Amino acid sequence: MSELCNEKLVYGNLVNGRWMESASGNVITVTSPVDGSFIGEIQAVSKEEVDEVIRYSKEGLSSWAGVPIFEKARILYKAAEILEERAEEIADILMMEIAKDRKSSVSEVKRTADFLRFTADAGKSLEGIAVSGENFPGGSRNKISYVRRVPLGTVLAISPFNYPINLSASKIGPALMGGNTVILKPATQGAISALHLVKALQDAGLPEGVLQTVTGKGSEIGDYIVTHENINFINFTGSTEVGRHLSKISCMTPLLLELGGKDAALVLEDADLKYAASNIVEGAFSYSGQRCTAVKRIITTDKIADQLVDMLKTGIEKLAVGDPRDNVVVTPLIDQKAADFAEFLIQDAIAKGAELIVGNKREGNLVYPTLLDKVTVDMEIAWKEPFSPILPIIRVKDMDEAVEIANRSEYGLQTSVFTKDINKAFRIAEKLEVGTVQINNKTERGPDHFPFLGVKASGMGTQGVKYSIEAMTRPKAITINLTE
Ligand SMILES: NC(=O)C1=CN([C@@H]2O[C@H](COP(=O)(O)OP(=O)(O)OC[C@H]3O[C@@H](n4cnc5c(N)ncnc54)[C@H](OP(=O)(O)O)[C@@H]3O)[C@@H](O)[C@H]2O)C=CC1
Ligand SMILES: O=C(O)[C@H](O)COP(=O)(O)O
Repeated sequence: MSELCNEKLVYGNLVNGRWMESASGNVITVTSPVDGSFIGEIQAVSKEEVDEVIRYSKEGLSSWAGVPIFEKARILYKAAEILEERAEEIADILMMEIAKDRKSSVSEVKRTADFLRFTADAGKSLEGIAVSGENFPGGSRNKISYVRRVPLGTVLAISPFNYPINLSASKIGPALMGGNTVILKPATQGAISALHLVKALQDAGLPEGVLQTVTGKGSEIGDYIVTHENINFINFTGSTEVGRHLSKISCMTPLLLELGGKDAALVLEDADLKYAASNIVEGAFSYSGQRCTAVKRIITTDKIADQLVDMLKTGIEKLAVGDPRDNVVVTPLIDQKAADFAEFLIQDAIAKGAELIVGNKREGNLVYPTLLDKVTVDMEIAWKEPFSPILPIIRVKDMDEAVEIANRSEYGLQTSVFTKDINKAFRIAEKLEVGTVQINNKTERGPDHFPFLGVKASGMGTQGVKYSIEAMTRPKAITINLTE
């Protein structure tokens, strides 16, 4: 197989510079969550093939680490250009493979091109430092340490279904600029989109063995790759359940984990309610709520709740729902299981007394945007990550209680605070147990050079261009001792 896929849309894996089918003959058929249509077939690699890929990665390491940084950057700039040229073609695949609406699909590809350029720039500005021994008591100017960052080795990048291009590139780009070789294990649903990203990087001139892929069900080959002795770093984005499992089995291999969330929007009584409502609707329902950073609960007080609910309802009723190829916001969920879970959360809340404002309608795996008011802490939707278009409102007596409920979640990704009083916003922000607090904006990851991290069950370590390069490199000190 010389190219990414053959005429029957059977996709290979990039192995040491060549697109290869698995010798086992095992493939996985990827169908569309939109209409069940055939998207393609991907390889289910065997353990022996995983060993082979890891061996090539190890072999490629010293030559890639030795490539000058400006040359590494040149390849990423070129890949960004290729991605932009192919944006429409790749967006078409994204739309059908993961049911992402057209506008968001195109924007994911273009955002990734920007990400690669910014990463190349950041990599170029990495500099070593020299530290003089004389700064520490008893030290001397004759002792000088030259400290620079060196690669960790082979990075295993594991990406989720919801941003197959961007969340693969956000691992691959910084790992490569840091001098590592990379093996990508994309989510099975989303793998075909991710392989197109890899093809763009290959076409940009990456040497053989520097970036390779392994496709196959995470539940079948995941543990084997993760525990392989020649994997030096694991960069994972996905569910807390899988993340916890990986952190248990990975032994001494360092990990970066970006996991689930239950981001809250705290709306204070002095907030610009119209702005907050429209901003929250966007944050909660874009890509049908299938974003780790989606607004997943509103916490507010009785005094403004009715007014806020009316505005939210108006915004939600305007959302276009349906086929991602049309100009819509809410599209079918990734699979029936996800829709079943959404339905369970809605029914559980209604049965326990939540007030249904809008939604609670389902056609197959298409779940209509749903707003639930008067949600209480005994309901599953108060705590579970729905990963679907459901927005619960929890009413509290004051902001102390709001902060307490926000912090009671097992997750700690982001929280929004809507208020016109910056002093109050700051004081509340200081109390929130999350990686990032957004003041007067929905929770969101971008722009992609900001630090992005979750605390508690939301993750471990920090992403974001410069932070990701740092996470996937380590300092190496060479100490010179002058004798005269
Ligand atoms: N904090 C953050 O930055 C983000 C977090 N997320 C979170 O991701 C979740 C949704 O993504 P989803 O794809 O469903 O997540 P999953 O955890 O189901 O899967 C993520 C990746 O892990 C793989 N995987 C599964 N089991 C193993 C294993 N034993 N060893 C190695 N890899 C494995 C999957 O492969 P396969 O597909 O083959 O099963 C996939 O590539 C949500 O919880 C969301 O909040 C999403 C985006 C951003
Ligand atoms: O997986 C996700 O949810 C993404 O990290 C979200 O990115 P965004 O908040 O910038 O859209």
